[in-house]
Amino acid sequence: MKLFSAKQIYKADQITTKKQGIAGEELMERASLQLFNWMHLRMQGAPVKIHLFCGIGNNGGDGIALARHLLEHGYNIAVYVVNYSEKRSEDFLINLARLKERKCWPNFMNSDDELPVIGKDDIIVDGIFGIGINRTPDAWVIKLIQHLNNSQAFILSIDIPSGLFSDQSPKDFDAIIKSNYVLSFQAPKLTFFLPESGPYVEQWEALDIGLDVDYLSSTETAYELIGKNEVLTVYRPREKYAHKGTYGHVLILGGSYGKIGAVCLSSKAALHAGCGLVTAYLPAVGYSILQTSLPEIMVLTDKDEKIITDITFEIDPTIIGVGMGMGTDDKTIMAFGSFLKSNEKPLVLDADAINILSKHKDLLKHLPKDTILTPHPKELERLIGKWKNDFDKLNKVKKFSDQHQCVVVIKGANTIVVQNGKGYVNTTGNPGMATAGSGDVLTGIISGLRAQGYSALNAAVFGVYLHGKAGDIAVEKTGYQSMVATDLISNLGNAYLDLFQIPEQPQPSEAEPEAQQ
Ligand SMILES: NC(=O)C1=CN([C@@H]2O[C@H](COP(=O)(O)OP(=O)(O)OC[C@H]3O[C@@H](n4cnc5c(N)ncnc54)[C@H](OP(=O)(O)O)[C@@H]3O)[C@@H](O)[C@H]2O)[C@@H](O)CC1
Ligand SMILES: [K+]
Repeated sequence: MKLFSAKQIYKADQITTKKQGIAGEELMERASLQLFNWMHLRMQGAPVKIHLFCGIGNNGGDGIALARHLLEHGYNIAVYVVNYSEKRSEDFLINLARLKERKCWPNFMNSDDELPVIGKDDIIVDGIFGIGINRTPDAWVIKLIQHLNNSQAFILSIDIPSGLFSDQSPKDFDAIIKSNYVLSFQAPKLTFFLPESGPYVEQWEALDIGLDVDYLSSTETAYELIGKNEVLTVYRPREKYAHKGTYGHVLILGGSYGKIGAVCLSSKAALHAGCGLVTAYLPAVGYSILQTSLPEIMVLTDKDEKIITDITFEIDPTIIGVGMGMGTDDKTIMAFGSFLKSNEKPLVLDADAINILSKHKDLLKHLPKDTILTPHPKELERLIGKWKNDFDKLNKVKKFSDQHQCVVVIKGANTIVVQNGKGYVNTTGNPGMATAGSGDVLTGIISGLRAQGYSALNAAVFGVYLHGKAGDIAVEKTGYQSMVATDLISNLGNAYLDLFQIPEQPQPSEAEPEAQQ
């Protein structure tokens, strides 16, 4: 799913009204009917108090129009106009007049001395600011926002939690609505998926308001949201007459004394991701461990007992995954450096391979094109330097990936894969996956996919998706706390099977009323 910028949404808005020959307020009417239908379907006329806080722009206009629909269906509403500016939008004013015609008089709020009482079982509709916010709100508006956040009432945000900027980081985190549910027009916003702003969106749903399909489908976005539909388009089915050579040979290179487990996890994950053969290359101490615990995997050892000191081998792998548990001993750094200078195979680099590159930036020029790097936040910081905020981080990563022609996997709650100036935001995964070895499993999966012929970008995007999905399936049995990295590998098969399970469609019952346009 494309993640449009605010600028692109405004453009879509313009093109839609022009092509469909409708006025802006008609689009607002569509939007507010979608909001109303969503609420009405769930509330079925329940007499819960609904407080609608509406700004003076189009986000507020949506809220005012929604208030009219709720009023006409007998809901118990209170409407507040958060009067932070005299520059009211035209469509806001049209809808305000329509509400007044129905004898509903909003409370106009101009300062914080009139904060309304809100019960914890009430519902708040947040239509204060939408994607048009462009500066930090006034102090009294921030106080109101905090008052709403502290109310314990359920907060439903229109389009975006008020105070969040769709394409940049907020400056004042006290000035953001902490939303329980966001109904976002046409598509969610990138900011919903970033570590700083994501916590303000507990759940979201996109509402189709009929923006021009040609514009939406032909417009390139800087970010895309990756779910099942997107990965199904890259999935490569198995061929009947294939043999294990068809699916490639992964070499997993890493490990050190006490960290042989990292290589075990990556190697096993690569095999479960579907590659034909896996060889592990590790210090001699790991030989028996690997051979005993993973009989399917071949083993090559360094001449050193405890660390990697020399990376030379006679096999011909399809792809090499390097760095898990490898350490950064001087001898290992030397070995990795000379390996990079002579290597021509595609690479997936993780952990200490990234740490070594961060300390020896001169080695970056030896990375083959389309190398995949999978740093966690600290490794990323060592590689690209500190960032000011999430958007700054994304820009820095894009620059790094362009400069070194590589794919960067920014690991996090919503892992983002970056290549060629574009970001792919993953939607699977859960907090149970923040556990030892989870990253080693990811590197193994991506390596296993790359070996099977997936492009670097597709291997990274699909690998991240499968890894998260395996975690989502595993958590049903383990719970968050007890999930361990091997649970991810055990559920990789289920993650593949899930790709072809058709989700149950909700059956609309006859009792479900829908407002008509
Ligand atoms: N195509 C779609 O998707 C559709 C979108 N629709 C809806 O429109 C919403 C966007 O509406 P919007 O452009 O009117 O902006 P909104 O967020 O209401 O802000 C209002 C104004 O406030 C101002 N302002 C900014 N920051 C400020 C601050 N800190 N303190 C004080 N003032 C501040 C700023 O004006 P300025 O003062 O800068 O001139 C701004 O213009 C969108 O989120 C969705 O809900 C639907 O109606 C249907 C179709
Ligand atoms: K809002």
